[in-house]
Amino acid sequence: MFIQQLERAQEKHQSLVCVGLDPNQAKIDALGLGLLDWLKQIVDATAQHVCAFKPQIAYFAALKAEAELTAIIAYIHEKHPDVPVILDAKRGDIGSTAEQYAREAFERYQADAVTVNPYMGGDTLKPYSSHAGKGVVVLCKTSNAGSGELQNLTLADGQTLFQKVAGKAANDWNDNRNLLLVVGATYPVELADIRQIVGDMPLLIPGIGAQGGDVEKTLKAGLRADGKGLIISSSRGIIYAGDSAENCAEKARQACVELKNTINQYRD
Ligand SMILES: O=c1ccn([C@@H]2O[C@H](COP(=O)(O)O)[C@@H](O)[C@H]2O)c(=O)[nH]1
Repeated sequence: MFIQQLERAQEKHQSLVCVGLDPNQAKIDALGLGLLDWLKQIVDATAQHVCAFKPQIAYFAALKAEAELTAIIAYIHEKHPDVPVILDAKRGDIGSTAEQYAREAFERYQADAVTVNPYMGGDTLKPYSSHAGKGVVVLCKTSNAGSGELQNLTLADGQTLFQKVAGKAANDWNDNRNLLLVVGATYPVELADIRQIVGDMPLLIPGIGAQGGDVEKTLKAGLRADGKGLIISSSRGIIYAGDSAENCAEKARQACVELKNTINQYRD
């Protein structure tokens, strides 16, 4: 089960950090490294300090690097089997097509969890959540500046759209107890609200690092009483901390450890 695997990794590595794998060809070329070599170096340098890895599929697809995506997920499973992989794909479509997206994530890429868009309704989430051992991470309140344009709209019953998504995820869509939510670190007030609505449900939190989310506010708003319940993701702030083939892995490790330690200050 993804959520148990995640919490075991959080316990073992004493970390809520998730490293996002968002390969940018120009930056990797500047290091003089091949894509898969660079990915392996970043993974090996940070694996002991994370609770998950999160490759973003668009970065790989844009580079026609699906083979490297397959290879790095297989590599993580082989070399770091205690660290689950969340495929950030943000898929959403009618059920019959969603079944194919679920097969893509869980069978083709062997991801442990996938991000999905709930905009088309609960029936479109079932093809993912019916894979009972896998995690389904539903967009709720995203980190981008324009997220409020739709997600903060007030509905006829007085709830905002993101509150409605949180309530449905907690109460209506979670038959297999394998749903999680995405909530941006850039919105700590909304994060506290969502935590009240969903109880103990784990939350994936992008927006720390390059997007400027505040660690202390995030932890105060979203941490569970047991010191878990959050997966705090950073991509650019960690994977591009270095600037040469020689230092990129060590600098990524240092940035990852620094984030882990900063987070852990607020978990005691
Ligand atoms: O609301 C969201 C949902 C997903 N993301 C993804 O997370 C990373 C963020 O990268 P950083 O370099 O740490 O800013 C990226 O893959 C996004 O697609 C998000 O940012 N916000």
